[in-house]
Amino acid sequence: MTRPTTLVVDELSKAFGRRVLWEGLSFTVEPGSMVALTGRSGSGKSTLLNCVGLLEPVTAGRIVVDGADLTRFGRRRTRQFRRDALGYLFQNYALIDNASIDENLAVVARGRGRASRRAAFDTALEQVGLAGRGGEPVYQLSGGEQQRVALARLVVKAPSVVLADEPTGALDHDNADMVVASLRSFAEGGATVVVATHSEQVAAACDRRVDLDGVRTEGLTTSIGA
Ligand SMILES: Nc1ncnc2c1ncn2[C@@H]1O[C@H](COP(=O)(O)OP(=O)(O)OP(=O)(O)O)[C@@H](O)[C@H]1O
Repeated sequence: MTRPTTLVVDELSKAFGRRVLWEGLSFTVEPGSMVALTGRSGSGKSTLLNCVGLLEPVTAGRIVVDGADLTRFGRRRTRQFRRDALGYLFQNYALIDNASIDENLAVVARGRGRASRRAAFDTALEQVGLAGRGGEPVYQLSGGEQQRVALARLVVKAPSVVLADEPTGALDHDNADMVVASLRSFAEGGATVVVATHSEQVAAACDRRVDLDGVRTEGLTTSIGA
């Protein structure tokens, strides 16, 4: 069970130079909730995920996770947050291509005993439809299979904040359903889940939407609860 986690985005603004993506964006994601970030291409969905994942600085505002403002974290707390709390499903999967599936899962399973690791890997691979394939090198897998390895890695990590960037992009309908079900099971375990997506299937499966189109000085305030 993941520690129940609340995410608050408070009056957040982001600009690249003079180009303002959004201003005064505020919303709260309660533990157990799944939120879809929607909006046209270029509206800043990936950028918002990158801000929450501490890969991109914000221009103004706060991002508060369980009472701590991430935007004020120094290097040590940033590293800890990424290592202990954050699960990020990137569009490019961020796998080690020339390593096996199991070796990729091992990256997030440091400190666990061999038997406990194996059990966790087997459960995760079963969940994503890759049972028994842990020894295969990642570079031999299809795009959709690689996406499912990235998901299995999150299942092993069991993060309390899950960020997913277009997580069903390379998948057929059944596998997209599997990804949505996995994201839902993170939420049911107490995590907050934020998914950037163009997919109506994915957005409809979330509890709420935050639409980034037209979030400007007039702001947007919404509360997203379980
Ligand atoms: N490091 C950067 N420097 C300057 N501009 C950037 C940078 N990163 C992103 N942008 C710009 O910010 C805008 C938002 O990009 P972002 O990828 O967040 O949009 P998105 O809503 O996720 O788009 P898509 O739906 O196409 O994936 C784009 O116009 C992009 O070119």
